[in-house]
Amino acid sequence: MFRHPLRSFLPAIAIVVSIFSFAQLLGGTRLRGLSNEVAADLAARAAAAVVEEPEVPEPIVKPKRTRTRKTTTETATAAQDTSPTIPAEGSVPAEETSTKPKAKRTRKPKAVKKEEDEIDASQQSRSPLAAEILGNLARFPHCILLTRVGQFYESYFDQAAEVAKLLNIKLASKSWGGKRVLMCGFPIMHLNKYLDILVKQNKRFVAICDEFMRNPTLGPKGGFDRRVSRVVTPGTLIDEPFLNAYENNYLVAVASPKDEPGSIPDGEPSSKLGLAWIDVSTGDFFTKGTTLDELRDELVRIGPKEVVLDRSLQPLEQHPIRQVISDESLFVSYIEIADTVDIEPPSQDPSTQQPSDDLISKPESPRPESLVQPLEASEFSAVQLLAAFMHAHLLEHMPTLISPNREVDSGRMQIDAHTLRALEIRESMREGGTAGTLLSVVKRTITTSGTRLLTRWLCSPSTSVNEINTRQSLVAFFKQRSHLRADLVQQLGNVEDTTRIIQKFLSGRGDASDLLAVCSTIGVWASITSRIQIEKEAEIQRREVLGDDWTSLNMLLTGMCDLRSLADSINRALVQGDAAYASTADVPSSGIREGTTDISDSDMDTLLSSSQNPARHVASSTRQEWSQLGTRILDVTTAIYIEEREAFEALRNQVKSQANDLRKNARILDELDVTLAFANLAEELNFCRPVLREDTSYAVVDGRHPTVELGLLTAGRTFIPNSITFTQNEPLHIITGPNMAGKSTLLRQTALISILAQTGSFVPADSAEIGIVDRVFSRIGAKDDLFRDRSTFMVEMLETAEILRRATPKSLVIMDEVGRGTTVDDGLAIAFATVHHLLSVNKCRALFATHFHEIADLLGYTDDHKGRGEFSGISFFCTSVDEMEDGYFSYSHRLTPGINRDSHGLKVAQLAGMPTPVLSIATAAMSHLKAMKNGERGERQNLQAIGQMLASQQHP
Ligand SMILES: Nc1ncnc2c1ncn2[C@@H]1O[C@H](COP(=O)(O)OP(=O)(O)OP(=O)(O)O)[C@@H](O)[C@H]1O
Repeated sequence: MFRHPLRSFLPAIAIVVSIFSFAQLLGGTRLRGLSNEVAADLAARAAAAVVEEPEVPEPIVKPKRTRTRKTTTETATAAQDTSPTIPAEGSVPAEETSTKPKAKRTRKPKAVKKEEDEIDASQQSRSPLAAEILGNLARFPHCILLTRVGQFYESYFDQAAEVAKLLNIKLASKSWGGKRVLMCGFPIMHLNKYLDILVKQNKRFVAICDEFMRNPTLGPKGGFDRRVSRVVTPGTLIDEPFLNAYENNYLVAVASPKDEPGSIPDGEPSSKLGLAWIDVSTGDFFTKGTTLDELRDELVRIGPKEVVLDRSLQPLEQHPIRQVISDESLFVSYIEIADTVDIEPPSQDPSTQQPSDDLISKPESPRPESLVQPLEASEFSAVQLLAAFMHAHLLEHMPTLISPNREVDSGRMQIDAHTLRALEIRESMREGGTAGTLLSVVKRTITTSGTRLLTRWLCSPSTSVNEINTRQSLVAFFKQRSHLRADLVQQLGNVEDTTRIIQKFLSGRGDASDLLAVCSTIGVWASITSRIQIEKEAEIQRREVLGDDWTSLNMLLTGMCDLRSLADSINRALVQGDAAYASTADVPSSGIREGTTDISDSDMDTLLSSSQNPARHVASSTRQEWSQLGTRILDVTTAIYIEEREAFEALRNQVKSQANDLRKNARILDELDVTLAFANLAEELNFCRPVLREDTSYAVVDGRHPTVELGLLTAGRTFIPNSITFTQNEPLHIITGPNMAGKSTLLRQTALISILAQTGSFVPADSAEIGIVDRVFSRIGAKDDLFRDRSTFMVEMLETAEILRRATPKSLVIMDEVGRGTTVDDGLAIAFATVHHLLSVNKCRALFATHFHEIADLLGYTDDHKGRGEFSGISFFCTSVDEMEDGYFSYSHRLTPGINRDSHGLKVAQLAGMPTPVLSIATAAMSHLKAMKNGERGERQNLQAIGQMLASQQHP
């Protein structure tokens, strides 16, 4: 830490100050059991009291002003064992969770209480705390207000009842201005625990009113002020310990392109909308232009913790934007841009751009000017809305907004909302957790920020062959060099979450331990680059020439900035191992406390008891001298503190000024982490490198489903691989087969392989050649949505309609059992029409699994397992059941050309333990039904004729 020459005397100084200031102020109250933090706080307050100036806020409740500070101490001490009936300003509120023993209530004689009430009444008009609280409640009417009073955060008036209930803490009351006022509170060290409950769990806004030194140059002597420095909302968390570091915590604004603030976007599906989203804790900031039609997909992909809309939408519950947000159960907030002055959009200067999400192929990031496209009007509105919300809530912790990363549809594969869920890319459908998801299977990243990047890539794969190839080259490079891979993975374990730390500095929060983290990470970056350099030199020595496969890594690393001088500055100022000391910008009252935390309880006790020991009791004149000495020492302490603070501030500014370079290096390391992870994955699970093309081909030989395969492996079973080939002339496959024979698995694996390939990963197959997919759509399984008056069949139809409207010739569609939720005739008719539309209108690659084997006849099924005439682009494949003579059977899971007209549903019923009488009746019924169908000779031929006739007709 800052090694000011006098710092080593601080413990002694603090002790002396504590003893002689406190002993007098507390009237000999014993401090036994006082925590360091409390003791240190009291030291600062007591120190302030020694030189108390007239503007120090007056007490509200206590009748005798001279006892105010003493009351603080008494009640704070009492926090260990009692809860006062009438808490005073700076006193212990009635926090006590159920785990704590019930506090004794000490009733005051009625006469005393009456007197207090009267005094309260007389003091009400000049009660600074009451005025502050009432003022803040009026300024932040939508928030729960937590006001710091000494070592506690307190809530007052009616709000206290709600807070006490939500936090399960005791509700008390105090007398203020002759009235009983409700109050509750908790010790400051529990703030994060309770913010988690209020903000994350209950989605409440919390305005935090902290204490700050009135004049930092005077230190605590100058007294303290209170002000709301931040409103914590679900989308504006900065470095709260309850944040999941492996996930982004996004705040997203949705706006219409209208220039006028407050204009209501029209409800047309094609109406343009702008999105701007930021993770306040990491600074990851993006914009995108979209349409109302695609809003749901975008929001589900981004997964925001909070959505910001213009206030004009608040009363319009039925507005389509509101509907999407409510359907997806997203938390929404409103703001008026007009309310907020001076909202500067982020700079368009490329030098202030944050690194793009695809550094390998664009190593010169920040992106060159030519690539920086101006924001659309709708995006600009969204940025304004987002900035307005951030200003209004982050207040003093508002970070500098750098230019956002602008997303464009053409650069990313679009995965619609249903598909993201159905393919379980990020979240599992069953428990909503991550077990069994694609992310959980492929995740080999070491760092938290690398994992966040991996998640973004998986949810938004690239559509640029160049970008994908560069990522794959890097994976191939590391796959071939296992020693280098292992060394780098080990070093990544020492990398701190730099983007998050930088953001702390940019929002005025970084402390000394964060400086140390920055410093050590710069060191790790240096050792990673030097390890790579060693590898390079060894290779040149061995082969006399550097392999072409170094190109991608060289490209990535050219973007690394040399930040050793920053590390040196930090190193010079800090001494490792003393990171507990932390300074803050505007010095909340905790600033000085931490400088005095060296006082141990036992030190205190020893010195206090020695001062109370009659044998060593100092004479009162000596006491006077010591007291003066204490005051002088305090002056020195303050001077030290101020110097340290200035030194710290200088370092902090240095980090801020190099924030862009730090951020860029961190992002490069994230990409290194992800590509190393892909290399490990390919090695461990035997994945192959796919070839990506700019066409609509798809040829995967012996592909596997990554998560099902892993599940089977752990159960000692083997996954049966299958091959799928789409060509331009045969883009659609119909899959039939028994229940439980692997149809859905095949559909999913086909989509997952293309997603993995376009993410830059290798894929679970023997070989793969894949034409770039612009959008993946799926219609797999469906749950009903009775809450929104939608039956299972309705949900199925909504999803199918969406796909048929939006799939393009470059899309990949997987559809499982469309039409199963209604009668066979209705279902078959819908399935047939859907296939026809996919083939003739969407013209996309599609896998269509069904139990309606009659569809094959409608599509003109021929002996070479293809459709006829209009349907010649359709190929038929099936799975089957291998039946043994002894009545046993097994699923082959192997895909073969053809059609399987037997669903073997009764076998699954038997496996599921259906009662024997039910099974025998079902078997008898089945044979009757088959006999009836066989009687209708010519049915198949009739269906074929109908199918061709329908396809050749013009339909509106
Ligand atoms: N290729 C495969 N190799 C080995 N086991 C497989 C394979 N495909 C699927 N399975 C196993 O079979 C189970 C059922 O697969 P799936 O759900 O894909 O069948 P389905 O044909 O879609 O069934 P249904 O028609 O009843 O929906 C899977 O959970 C998995 O355990």
